[in-house]
Order: sequence, then structure tokens, then C-alpha cells
Amino acid sequence: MAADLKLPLIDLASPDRAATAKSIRQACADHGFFYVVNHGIEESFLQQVFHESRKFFALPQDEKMKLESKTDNRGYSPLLSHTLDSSSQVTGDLHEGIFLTCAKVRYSYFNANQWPEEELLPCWRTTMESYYEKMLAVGKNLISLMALALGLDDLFFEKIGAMHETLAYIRLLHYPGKTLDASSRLGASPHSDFGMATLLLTDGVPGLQICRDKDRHPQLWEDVPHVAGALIFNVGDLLERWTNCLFRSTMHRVLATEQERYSIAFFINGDPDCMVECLESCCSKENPPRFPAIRGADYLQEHITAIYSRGNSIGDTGISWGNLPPSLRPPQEGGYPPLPFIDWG
Ligand SMILES: O=C(O)CCC(=O)C(=O)O
Ligand SMILES: [Fe+2]
Repeated sequence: MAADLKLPLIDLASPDRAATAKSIRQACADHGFFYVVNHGIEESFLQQVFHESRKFFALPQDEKMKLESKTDNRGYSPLLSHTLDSSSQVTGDLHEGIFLTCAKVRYSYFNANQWPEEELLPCWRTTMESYYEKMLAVGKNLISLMALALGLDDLFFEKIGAMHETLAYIRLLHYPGKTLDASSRLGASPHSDFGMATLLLTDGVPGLQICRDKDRHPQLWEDVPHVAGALIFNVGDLLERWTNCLFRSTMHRVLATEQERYSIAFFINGDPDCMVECLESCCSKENPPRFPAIRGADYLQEHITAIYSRGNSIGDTGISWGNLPPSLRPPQEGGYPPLPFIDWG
């Protein structure tokens, strides 16, 4: 049975930014996950976004399929159409979703947005665009606190270009609840998020779990309880790479539960052209960089291709763990070497 977890709570209204940054540093090192409260987004607006999300998923399947994502990034992905961890399940994850972005990057890595028709869902697009703006503002505040947490200038990630033309995504998710084969599937199979960080909004229906130590056998999965009004923040792979694993991109999954569940992930992936390389303050002779430098877009694109490939298995795409670049392969046998002791002060 999964244990219950008490994740740290970060209060964005606290006037003491240095103390907030210190708590964030601890939270990212211990869990890679924390709650964000007093984020400034009104509860009524969050409920409105959920309401619009429910309306989208309630559309007839053929309407949703008109927005089907052709290359598995922007657009609709039906139930079982992809698997976040292709090694854990042969068939797909038990959820449907739609990916949207309002990012204005100077060249297009991904498809154009696909919006439901205005007559079908009036105000849907404006609600999502407004959600995007609000979440991006919260995300940028958190990224600057992350920089402070690392002992850097709070504009550090801006200055290195990571936030220049930030690629961020909304992913509306719907887990259908009771289905015949729910017991043999997961709502979302184990994965870590690929980008810099994710802000997650859940509807109170349980299911989300984290595994703090992926190399431990057997793995310990802990329930992430819902905290009303809070967003859930988690570190993504790019921040883990920047910090040489000081900040943890923690593995998580969603159980397929009896109850229908909705959630909304907001992925902050950073500027596609920014180089992601170990921060000086996070490595030393005894603790050399664990990952080679990589351009943000290359990491994301390779990962998306591998995980979201139609057919649900890496094999179907001609990609295998063996021919993925080293940055995308799972850790070597026995996991990564242990982290050195760090005195956080
Ligand atoms: O639905 C959730 O609670 C988590 C979703 C998630 O982890 C993801 O989309 O990356
Ligand atoms: Fe995730």
C-alpha cells in the first residue's frame, strides 16, 4: 500500500524571498515536488478552467478527433494513444489529453495549435490563453526563486536565455474512471517531466503518486494528497541536469482509479535554444557533471519522439534505448553514484 506523504508548502505571498528560496531548495533536494499556495490565481478562475476542460472532453469523440495531434505534441490524444513509460505497459495510458501552447517562439518546433471551434465551445480559447498567461507568471516567479535557491542572481535563468522565448504547454488531462480494464493499467505510467518544471492543478480525486528513489527495490510509491487551492510544482529533467541532480526530477505516475479524474499540467520547458549545462556551483572535482551539455530543444524533441510515439512502443519508431543519445538513456546499472554531502547552510 502506498504511504501518505507530507510535501512542503511554499507560500508565494511571503515577503521574505530569501527564506522562501531556502525552503524551495530543501523541497527540491528532498522531494523534487512541493505545493504552491497564495500563487495569486483566483480559485474561481481555476474552477472555470476545469469547467471548460470538462466541456472539451465531453464533446463527441469525432469532434475531439478533428483536433488529433498528428505528431504527438499540440492537439488531442485519445485514450490509450501513448504511454509515458513505454517499458511499463505494452498498451497506452488510461487517459485522454490535449496539448496547447501560446508560446511565441521564432520558429516552430512543434505543430500549430489546434483549437475547438468557437461555436462549439465559446470562450474556451480565451480561457485557456488567460490560464497560460497566469501560469507562466507564477512559473517565472518560481524559476527566479529557484535561481535564488541555488545561490544565484534571481534573474540568472533570464540572463542565460532560458526564459527568453519560453516554450510552455498546457496539457488538459482526463482520466475516465471506472472502466473494464482499469485494474491492469495506469492512468499515467511512471515518468519524470522533461522540461524545466511543471505546475500541476488537480481536482481532488486521488491517483497521483511519486517515487522518490527510482533505484530502490522494491520501489516505494507515495500518494500525493490534494491540497485545496494549491498548485503542485515539480522539478523537470532540465533543472535536474542544470543542478547535477541536486534538484530532483522525481518519477511520478497516476493510478487508474474508480473515480473520473481531471488534471491540468503546465509544462515550463524554457527557451528551445538555451544550452543546458551543469551549473558551476553544482559540480566540483569530486562531483563532476553527470550529463553532457545539451540544447533544450534537442533534449525535449528527442524525448517527445521517444515517449509519445504512436504505437506506444519505442520499437515501433525504430528508436531503442540503445540508439537514443546518452542524455536520454536510463541511468547505468546500479544507478548514478551517490551525491556528495552538501551543506545547504
Ligand atoms: O494527472 C496528474 O496528476 C499528473 C500528470 C502528469 O504527470 C503529466 O502529464 O506529466
Ligand atoms: Fe508528469
